[in-house]
Amino acid sequence: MRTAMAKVNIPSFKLNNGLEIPAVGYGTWLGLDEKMEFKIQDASKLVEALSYAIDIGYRHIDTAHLYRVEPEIGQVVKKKIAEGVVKREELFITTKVWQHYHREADVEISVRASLKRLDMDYVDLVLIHWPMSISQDGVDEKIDYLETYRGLEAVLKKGLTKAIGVSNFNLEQMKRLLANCNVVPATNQIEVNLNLGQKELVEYCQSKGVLVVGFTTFGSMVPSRATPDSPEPKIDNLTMVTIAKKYGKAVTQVALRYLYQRGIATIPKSLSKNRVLENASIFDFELDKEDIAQIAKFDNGYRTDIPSFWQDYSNYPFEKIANPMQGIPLSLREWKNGANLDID
Ligand SMILES: NC(=O)C1=CN([C@@H]2O[C@H](COP(=O)(O)OP(=O)(O)OC[C@H]3O[C@@H](n4cnc5c(N)ncnc54)[C@H](OP(=O)(O)O)[C@@H]3O)[C@@H](O)[C@H]2O)C=CC1
Ligand SMILES: O=C1CO[C@H](CO)[C@@H](O)[C@@H]1O
Repeated sequence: MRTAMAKVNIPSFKLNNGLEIPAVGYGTWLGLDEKMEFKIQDASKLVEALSYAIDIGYRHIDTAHLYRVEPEIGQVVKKKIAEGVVKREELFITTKVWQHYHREADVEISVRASLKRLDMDYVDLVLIHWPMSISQDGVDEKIDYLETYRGLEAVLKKGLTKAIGVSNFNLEQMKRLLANCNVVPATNQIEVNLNLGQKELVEYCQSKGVLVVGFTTFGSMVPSRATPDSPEPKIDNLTMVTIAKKYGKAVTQVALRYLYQRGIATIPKSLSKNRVLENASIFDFELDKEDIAQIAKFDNGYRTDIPSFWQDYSNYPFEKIANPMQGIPLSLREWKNGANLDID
């Protein structure tokens, strides 16, 4: 007898243009290997895990030119549509414009190239990946992100995407953008997790109708990211384990649920089917006030994803650190040089 496939029912948040975005989506950054090369060898695992994610009910796929997996995503989506599992209009596809394509006219070139790789007529959301603009050979191009955003507004007008937004913008950058744009960004995609609560930025975005989408939402909690120096909570943290047990959930599910209750959409990445299922199974319990207060105490401003090798570039959004290479995992140290991206 065949066992029925698990299904998850993922609710949505409403964007400021009326579109709905699932509260949990599927992240597709595969990371870098020890040689600082993109882990493209994992693309077949991604195909399998993403196919499963769509089968069980994921509808938001978060990707980027940078991730080099748009062709694989396009293939999976095409197959799932052909199998009758999903219709294109039921999916929400996000991609991002990389730093080499920040001139107004280059934005459309970048988006059209993403569409070609994805084999789609439109995406649902395009983001400026980072506020800095950097040439292929690593030069700080100093292009104002307001120019890049005008490029996105043009792309929206042409129907290549249904919504536009930004990523990794800090509070001042959001304020300046909102004071100078014609279309309010639908989202700001930022790192947010139990250590990095981003209270002020999240509240500002939410007060202006900009949905916060959180990335690296497990922070350094998961074994693959934890280092001896990274702060609590790790996955075996007693407070978190006690809270998780109370709801019959995993610590990682509590972390995602906490963000959901803050009105933040998430895009956890996993290549393991069990974890893909687990990460979306967070809508059948509610954290109470006491637990929320306990969890909030872990917010200490610790950032997991610090590309400090860019910290001297114009519009770098985070605080500079004294030794830019300190604390950067080996696999990220040379990432800056490995990030060069051609259009094809
Ligand atoms: N806009 C931006 O600049 C950025 C955007 N992103 C986007 O956000 C997505 C998510 O962020 P990411 O940095 O990948 O980090 P996540 O916080 O999603 O963590 C991913 C890691 O956690 C592991 N993991 C996933 N689920 C579980 C679980 N339930 N229990 C234990 N371990 C788990 C994964 O391993 P395994 O695969 O083995 O399960 C993987 O190593 C990215 O894939 C990307 O789409 C990410 C960074 C920056
Ligand atoms: O999107 C991304 C994927 O992860 C990288 C490293 O953690 C980020 O810096 C990048 O912006």
